[in-house]
Amino acid sequence: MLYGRLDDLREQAADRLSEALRNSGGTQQERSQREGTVAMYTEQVEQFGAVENGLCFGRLDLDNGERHYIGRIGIFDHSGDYAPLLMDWRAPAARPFYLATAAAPQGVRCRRHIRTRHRTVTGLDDEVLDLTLARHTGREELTGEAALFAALNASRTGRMGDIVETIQAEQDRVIRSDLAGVLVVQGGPGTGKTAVALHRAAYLLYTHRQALSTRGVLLVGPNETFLRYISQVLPALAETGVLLCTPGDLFPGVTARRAEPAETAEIKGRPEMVEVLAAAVRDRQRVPDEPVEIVVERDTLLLDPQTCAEARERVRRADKPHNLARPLFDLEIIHALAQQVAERIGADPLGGENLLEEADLAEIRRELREEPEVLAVLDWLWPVLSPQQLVAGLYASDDRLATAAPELTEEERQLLRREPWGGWTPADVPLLDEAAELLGADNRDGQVRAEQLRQQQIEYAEGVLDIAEGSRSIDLEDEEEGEILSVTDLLGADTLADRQEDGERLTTAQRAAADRTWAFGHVIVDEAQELSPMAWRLLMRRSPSRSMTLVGDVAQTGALAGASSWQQTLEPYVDDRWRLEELTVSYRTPAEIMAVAADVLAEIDPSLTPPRSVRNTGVEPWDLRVEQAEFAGQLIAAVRREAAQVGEGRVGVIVPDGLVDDLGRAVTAELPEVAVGEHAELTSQVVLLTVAQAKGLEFDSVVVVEPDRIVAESPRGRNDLYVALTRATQRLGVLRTGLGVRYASLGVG
Ligand SMILES: Nc1ncnc2c1ncn2[C@@H]1O[C@H](COP(=O)(O)OP(=O)(O)OP(=O)(O)O)[C@@H](O)[C@H]1O
Repeated sequence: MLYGRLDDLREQAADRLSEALRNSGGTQQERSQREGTVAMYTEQVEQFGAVENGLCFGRLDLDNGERHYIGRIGIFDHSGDYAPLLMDWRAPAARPFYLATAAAPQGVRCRRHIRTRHRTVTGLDDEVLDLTLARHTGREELTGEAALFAALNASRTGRMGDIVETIQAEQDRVIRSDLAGVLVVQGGPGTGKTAVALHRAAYLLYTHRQALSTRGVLLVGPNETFLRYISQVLPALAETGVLLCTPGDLFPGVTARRAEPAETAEIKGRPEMVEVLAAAVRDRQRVPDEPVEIVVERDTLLLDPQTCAEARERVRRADKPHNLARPLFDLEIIHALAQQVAERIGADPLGGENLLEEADLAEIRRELREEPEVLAVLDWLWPVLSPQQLVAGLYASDDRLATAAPELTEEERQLLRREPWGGWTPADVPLLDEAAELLGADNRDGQVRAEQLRQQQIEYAEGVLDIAEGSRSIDLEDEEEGEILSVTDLLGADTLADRQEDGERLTTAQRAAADRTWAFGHVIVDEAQELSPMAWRLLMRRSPSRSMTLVGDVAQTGALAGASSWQQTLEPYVDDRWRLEELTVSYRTPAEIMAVAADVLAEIDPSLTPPRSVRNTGVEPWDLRVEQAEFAGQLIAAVRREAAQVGEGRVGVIVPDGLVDDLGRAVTAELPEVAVGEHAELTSQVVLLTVAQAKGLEFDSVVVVEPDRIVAESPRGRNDLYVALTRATQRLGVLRTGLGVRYASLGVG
């Protein structure tokens, strides 16, 4: 019955989408309305497709005899009195499904978890919320224990799934926390921070649709691999209006993927870079050492350093961004040059007042303003700059670096030194953003942006056409070929993109992605501990309302410029007006593995406590020491063993940065199916990656290679090892050469 309704709804939305796409012409307003309709039905068709699996997963039997079915979306009975057939998990009335316990049943008599495969029910778990009947398991704080353990013990697929069926009470509190203000979610590895952040996005969009649909939600994750890992969670939650970005994507027009030493990134992340950039801008506002000669119509005018210095001083006092102040500087210099011309041609031979009138002077100024020589000098004295020109120009010159960053040591300046080609790094992005603030709007990149927008429109249009095509009724596909024209026969992506050339008709996420000054309705940051002070400045600009959810773990900070305290990080922006929620239970990491990680955590900071594991697997981690000469062979053997152990599941091999190329080559020579490299496909059965790439991910089995080297590679190496050791859901192994650091729980030392 529910799936019947879902089919009806999907068919209806697809028909309306096709109809809207077939129409063309009309007034600007009609076209605009039509594009709005297309966007709405596109989203609906996507949503109805995304909730197909596990549409209904729960039932609440209430004390008053009512019965509610809980599912991924809300569905009403259109044939009768619009009675609710399925309640959206985000609706307030669905909340007892996640919170009710035998001790506090909230009017619930029985909670049922329903497992389905495709459209068939494959299992039911009933929990009777009655203290006298309840089994005492010692884990009474868990809701839907059987369903939860089934989810946790399932093989990993390389893509994160949603947890709507088994959200736990402490997670539910975070997901449904108020929209306003800054919420920090601190939790150890595997406590569900990422899952909670994504479900919170879905919840907020559902609950505050009006407020958020126009401003959008920004979700920042640590890298592209991670974004791919989580990419299916939101569509499966029937929410598509969230912009997913890495910190390297936050400056429109730039995709920062270049690598650089951690020490360089650390310098770029320091708050002192604000002053360095401001000084770099001032450095581009020149005063010549000698008078500058300007030849205008065979006449030579002289611009002396003092005139330039005074003009610069007056313009600086106006306190405008550099590019916006340029017209003021032009006025000053042109005025001075016009005075010179006037003195020459308007001087009274009898020594009286200048013979030129104000109108003559105005004409002289107008002519000077069009003189190429004058323009060239103005461009040299006060050049209009793009953020890219300013930052690249700074890195490319020892002199500019020395002038702008006298507080840095020579060695630190050399770390910043770089030729102006080869692309941007993620740590450059906040500097570009800061530069854009200091410089003010420069529309010369408008063309680039227009082209990017058009590209996005084409991609969007292709998506719409795919959806329209994919949702064509089966009956239609059975008709004889050629007899029925589909929307895609009538309309190409190019034409559809042309129809929405006006920015008004882009989706909120697309418009936000192209606009540096966009103010998001809510900003969510995952692995927030990794962001530098400069990156926080950028994000705070994107969130003037300070409605934010920041999830992370200060014990896992790998970046040298990253956070070690939330208070310190947030103080400059919200003082102490932020709220903290802590997640304390690790759903990913079994107790046997957490014991190993706990030793490393104690070395990071003895006052930190690891999260409590929700389960044991009975499988102890292994620790193998081998000779250097046989290392690669032993690693390959270990990978084979682990792959056989996990069957359908996934194996992650986490290696030190310095070994990733060599070991990647050695392993793939024997096992070509192993995925390696920056864009390693996570759905492969075995993936070999560095700690930075593994951040936020998980595998059924993990082999950590040369832990001592991981520790030695960075001042935050212990944090990195902690991250590496906590990626496994079932099995952990450590392979090393030396004796090195020993951990009691590995049975060594
Ligand atoms: N309530 C839940 N029901 C089922 N699975 C859950 C639940 N909470 C968390 N998980 C699972 O536990 C695993 C860890 O979750 P997640 O990646 O969100 O943790 P995390 O806190 O972000 O970890 P890390 O800090 O290590 O990146 C995921 O597979 C997630 O689906």
